[in-house]
Amino acid sequence: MTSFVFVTGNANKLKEVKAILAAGGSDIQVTSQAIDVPEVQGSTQEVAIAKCRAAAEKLGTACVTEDTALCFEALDGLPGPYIKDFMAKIGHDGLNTLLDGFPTRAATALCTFAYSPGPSHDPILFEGATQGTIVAARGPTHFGWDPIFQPDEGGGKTYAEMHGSEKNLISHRYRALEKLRVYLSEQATKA
Ligand SMILES: O=c1nc[nH]c2c1ncn2[C@H]1C[C@H](O)[C@@H](COP(=O)(O)OP(=O)(O)OP(=O)(O)O)O1
Ligand SMILES: [Mg+2]
Repeated sequence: MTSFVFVTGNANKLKEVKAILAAGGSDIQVTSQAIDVPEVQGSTQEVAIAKCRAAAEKLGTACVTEDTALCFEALDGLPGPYIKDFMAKIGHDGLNTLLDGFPTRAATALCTFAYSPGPSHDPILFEGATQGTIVAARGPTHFGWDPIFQPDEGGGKTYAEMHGSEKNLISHRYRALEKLRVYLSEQATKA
């Protein structure tokens, strides 16, 4: 059996990670620790590596962190890893207004899991992406930008309008977590 410590302060992320693993019949056990680590600026990869490294140093053990970015095609990938601040300051309406006047409202939801084998090791990254469009908010508002992201594969629904099990089949998080799951199970068979 494989297990990992997921360092996150976000209860919705943890809930989805557990649901995705359970739906796939995985025996990976996830425990969580809400440790606050600095999130640097840079590419999504640089941000993910720095966060996981800092979490592993603080914890003193192997751990997993996750970063979610929302990348607008019209803005060359921004807000990207800074989406949390954008959401907090300008919200769903502001994110929509930001794109007014641009020829495309296409966006990519990008999830990056980082696995650190322990302090002083280099974290390994697992990325998953889902393409979609930024739309006026529709659906429940309990998880971040879910109401304004309409995935191309979602039958016209926003993430927020989908049942959790539906989102978890096509989401950026599902796709990245699947890669981490395969990696961890390969490591477990090697050991
Ligand atoms: O599937 C998602 N659907 C909608 N919104 C989402 C999703 N996943 C993350 N989000 C939001 C949370 C935060 O506003 C930002 C990512 O920032 P990010 O630093 O990765 O997350 P966080 O600080 O909440 O948790 P953590 O302690 O794991 O860093 O996008
Ligand atoms: Mg964060």
